[in-house]
Amino acid sequence: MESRENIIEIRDLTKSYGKKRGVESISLSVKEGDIFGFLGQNGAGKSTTIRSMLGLIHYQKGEIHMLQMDAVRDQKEILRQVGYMPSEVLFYPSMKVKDVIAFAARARKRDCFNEARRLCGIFQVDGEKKIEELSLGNRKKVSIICAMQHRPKILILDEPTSGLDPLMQEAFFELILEYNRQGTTCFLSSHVLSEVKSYCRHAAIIKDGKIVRTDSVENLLKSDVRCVKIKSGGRKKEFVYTGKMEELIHELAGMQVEDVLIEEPSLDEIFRHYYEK
Ligand SMILES: Nc1ncnc2c1ncn2[C@@H]1O[C@H](COP(=O)(O)OP(=O)(O)OP(=O)(O)O)[C@@H](O)[C@H]1O
Repeated sequence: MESRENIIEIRDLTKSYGKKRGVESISLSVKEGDIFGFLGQNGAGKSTTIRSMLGLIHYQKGEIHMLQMDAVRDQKEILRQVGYMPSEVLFYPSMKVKDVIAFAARARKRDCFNEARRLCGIFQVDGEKKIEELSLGNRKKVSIICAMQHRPKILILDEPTSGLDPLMQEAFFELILEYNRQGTTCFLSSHVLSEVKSYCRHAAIIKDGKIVRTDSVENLLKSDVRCVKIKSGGRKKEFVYTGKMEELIHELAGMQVEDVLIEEPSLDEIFRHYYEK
């Protein structure tokens, strides 16, 4: 795995919207075959990074390579080989679902009829319906189908599961794992830490337009951050600790501690820790 090539490589990406911060000096790489989670709160810079990767917005500084191609110069070819699902679903409301899906396939110059039909079955999407007749969750499914039907080399999904019910979320991740087994590299942005923990192998945390941590999900969970829960004077306290263990024990020894629990933090707690710094 580690010897594989970087299929996504971002170096020193800076994008500002006038005076407004977008992202600043972002560097990250994703190896071929990975499932990579991109974690951050609202406004952290996830969509700005993703749109830059696809050459959909102009950035002031940095270099991005996708599939060893330049994101700006080779944008057309990259878009053909990549599946992208934006965070907001924008289709012509009066178009039929099957026409939207066929249009997306034609844009890639591919016949995806069989795969599209299979995906419509899995997601229980009716091709004859018009977009305007669909709920937000069902529009999201159409967007997922458009991104996946041509079995892309890289799947880039911007908050794919928001708005999907739990059964559909499960079906979605089953598909992600299936495509990944067949060689697709997946990059997904999310707020939902449990799904990153369950399905991603590597992850980056973005805060205020900057990457604060990139690692394997395994290492993120194994980090030296500890979650400490104590009961003292009848009151419960809970905090995240990153210092030396002996100092913590020394500190606790001076307190009237009735109960103590020191455990590895969940991904939620690690995320919160970086956000509260
Ligand atoms: N078109 C735009 N014009 C001005 N500012 C923008 C624009 N798009 C994004 N921004 C700003 O850039 C920053 C990063 O936004 P971005 O949409 O990339 O965040 P995000 O992590 O994708 O958030 P969310 O989870 O809410 O989608 C925010 O401060 C946002 O207000």
